[in-house]
Amino acid sequence: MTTYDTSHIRNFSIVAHIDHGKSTISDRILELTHTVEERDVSKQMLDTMDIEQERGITIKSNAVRVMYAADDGQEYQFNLIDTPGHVDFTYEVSRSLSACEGALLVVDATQGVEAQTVSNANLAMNSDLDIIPVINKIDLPSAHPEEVKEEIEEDLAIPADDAVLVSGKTGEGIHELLEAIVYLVRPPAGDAEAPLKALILDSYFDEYRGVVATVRVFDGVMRKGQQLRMMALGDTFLCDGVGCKRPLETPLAELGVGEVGYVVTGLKDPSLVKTGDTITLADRPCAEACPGYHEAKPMVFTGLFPIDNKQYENLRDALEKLRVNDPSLTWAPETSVALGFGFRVGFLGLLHMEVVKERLEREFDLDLIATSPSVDYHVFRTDGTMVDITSPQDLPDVTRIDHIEEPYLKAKVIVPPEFMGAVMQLVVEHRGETGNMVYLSEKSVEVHFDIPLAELILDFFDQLKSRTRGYASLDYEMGDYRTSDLVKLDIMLAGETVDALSFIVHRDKAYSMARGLCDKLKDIIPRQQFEVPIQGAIGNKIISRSTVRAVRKDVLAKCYGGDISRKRKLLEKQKEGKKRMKAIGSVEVPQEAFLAVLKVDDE
Ligand SMILES: Nc1nc2c(ncn2[C@@H]2O[C@H](COP(=O)(O)OP(=O)(O)OP(=O)(O)O)[C@@H](O)[C@H]2O)c(=O)[nH]1
Repeated sequence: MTTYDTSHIRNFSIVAHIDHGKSTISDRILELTHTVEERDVSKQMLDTMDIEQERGITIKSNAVRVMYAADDGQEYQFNLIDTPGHVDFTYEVSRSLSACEGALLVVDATQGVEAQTVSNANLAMNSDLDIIPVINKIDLPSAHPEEVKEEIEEDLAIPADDAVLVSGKTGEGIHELLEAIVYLVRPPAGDAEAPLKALILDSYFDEYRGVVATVRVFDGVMRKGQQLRMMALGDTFLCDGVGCKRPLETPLAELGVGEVGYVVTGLKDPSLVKTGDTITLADRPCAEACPGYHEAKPMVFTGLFPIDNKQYENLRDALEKLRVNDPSLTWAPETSVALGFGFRVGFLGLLHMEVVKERLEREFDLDLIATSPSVDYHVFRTDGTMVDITSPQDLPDVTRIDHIEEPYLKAKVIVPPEFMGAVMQLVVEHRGETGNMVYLSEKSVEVHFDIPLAELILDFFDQLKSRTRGYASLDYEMGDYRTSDLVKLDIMLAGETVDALSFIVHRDKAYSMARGLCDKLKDIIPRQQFEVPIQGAIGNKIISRSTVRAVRKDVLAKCYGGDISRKRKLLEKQKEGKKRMKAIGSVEVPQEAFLAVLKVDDE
């Protein structure tokens, strides 16, 4: 019987504002501990998804085990959990943190404390973690680590005397950081003799092995051959093996108390494995499940339609597969006259939506059209009943609507005082109501406000960033539902209403939005053989109009010399252009038309 001593285990996350250098520091840690050899550290080992590597952002959390031979002569097991930085993925951060005792809070020495530094530090403090401030990029001439230390103490109320100064680029200070982890992060507690209690942090589907779940063992031990049970969902399965990532999957005899690793469940149905659920022994369950996570609630909904309707079933399969490691994804079938069969999909935010769409297109080889994003409205009908709608097409006829309520957020922005005016103006322009203002220090003030979610998902975030030169940090939670004077704006192309272009807007903004959208669409929709009027309408009333003028599409006429290869090139170019188009009636409409509403400047 093995006795478990957890004193050599350290479980920690690395949290930071976007681009402050988490992934680079993780790579250096892997390198310095010889988890991977230097030549194998392909740029950013932990960002494994294509999109992550291309965009240089971390989307999914990732847990890697590292063995560290410390200066005290002992060998320590570090479980390092990389986390995403963008506000859309906050739920991933809190999920990772619940498996840790410590957090490295990385702050860029040239930028100082920023939006997500604040919110991630708060998440780490709420989870009662040992926090080590890490000031990165000290190799840069513009680094000012002493001021950054002061900011950490003033803005975050975290002591910064022990802050470790590092450069992820040159590797300077990484050794000191590894030592600091040994001394400043406490080892995990837990009862090795108690029945197994393991929290599911994440999972993915493998064709051969079924669902493979990343887990943190809080009590007991997990090994191959055990009969296990999912506590919330109730299903049992035979444990088909355990192991850890280094960073490739490495099988182990067992996962002991305090350890992080993976378990092969053999389950072929992804819906039986839920992130946040607790795994225990089937015949000797633990008394209480781990406190789960609060469910990530989708905030933004959009229609996703295959350009080729034959891909509908493939789209459904792809969504099923993605949900395994992205449990926040929800969907329901949707039909559009213009676009055919598709799904109404719920997302945590716009970046989440973009990432999912891109993954569907790349990993599953689908060509998709996304319609403009919407929120979840409560529509009260004249007969006294209420319906939830997330798609403008489902809005009942106006004569049957008594009133509509929309979701509001309770939001707060932290900015330097000189930007306070700009923030308040932005809030008012987006139908928000400002509330309290609290001075946190001389250099930062917290502005509270309530704002309709629908306004936030359009362009609020980008505008906030540009109007405060990137200094503002935004944080929000769901508030209440409030009655608003909302109308459905329809768009007609060549006299036909295109249902997939409709959206719900506040009456006061309907005219400027309609005008802006008609102008935008005029630029996006290519000239056709005939004239295409574009009209915006509320009910039967036309409120704006523009026209795409006709063109004679004889592109070959330009090739006087009869150069055949040039002709062929032109024809191919035309064909390529067509692939990304959808024929709506007789009009060819490119993909971006359906998201044009995001780009309309309605001021
Ligand atoms: N000069 C310098 N550049 C650094 C250092 N650390 C990271 N960088 C650069 O900063 C940029 C962002 O680094 P990442 O490691 O991708 O940042 P991240 O925090 O993981 O970003 P997300 O995953 O998007 O949240 C990259 O271009 C890095 O090359 C450093 O110590 N010095």
